[in-house]
Amino acid sequence: MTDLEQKELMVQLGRSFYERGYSVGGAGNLSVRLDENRVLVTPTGSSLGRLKVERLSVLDMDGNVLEGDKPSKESVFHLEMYRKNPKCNAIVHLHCTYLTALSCLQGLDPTNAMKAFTPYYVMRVGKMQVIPYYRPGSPEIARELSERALSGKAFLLANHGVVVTGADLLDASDNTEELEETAKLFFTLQGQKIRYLTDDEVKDLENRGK
Ligand SMILES: O=C(O)[C@@H](O)C(=O)COP(=O)(O)O
Ligand SMILES: [Zn+2]
Repeated sequence: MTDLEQKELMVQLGRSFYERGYSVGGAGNLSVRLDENRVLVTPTGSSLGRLKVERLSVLDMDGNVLEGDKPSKESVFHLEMYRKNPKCNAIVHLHCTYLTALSCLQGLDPTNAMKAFTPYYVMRVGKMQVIPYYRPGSPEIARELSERALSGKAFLLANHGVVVTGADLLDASDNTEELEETAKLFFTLQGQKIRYLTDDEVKDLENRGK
């Protein structure tokens, strides 16, 4: 894809997230690798519903701004994940309602915030590790995500939101939507006896891949 096509896709996905209630106000940020030296990221403070192609930020891998407005304050963790994992080509960070509600619960399993009860959760993301709470934009979030960048596709930031990676922007968006839907089911099922997938059922799905 050309830079312009990536920018247009980012604007379109941001608007779609916003219109469907996945993001509100200025919360959340998106990024995609343009090539091995450059990353496209949403500007800080911008509403995902009102992104403009010409204002999107282009950064080099050291965080220098090459084009556009001042980048997201979370661009430090985005860049860190790209540096660490060559297979990560796009990142979605949202404060979507159900995943953020989940991120506020006490006693989450740090290795996997949601035990699997549907196959698609396993097929798309597998597990969702929990990053302890840090102030948004802090270097500690980047450090924690960097340490885990090779060991998962989805990370819950405690009391904050979710970070999801993908092979491209569409893949990262689809992974995020699947996760949010799973979290919605999780809360819908509260008070009911959930039949979780067994370890063998999870392994079978992991072995088959997507
Ligand atoms: O929660 C926050 O403040 C950030 O993580 C966020 O979601 C929006 O920050 P910017 O991308 O700098 O607007
Ligand atoms: Zn945030």
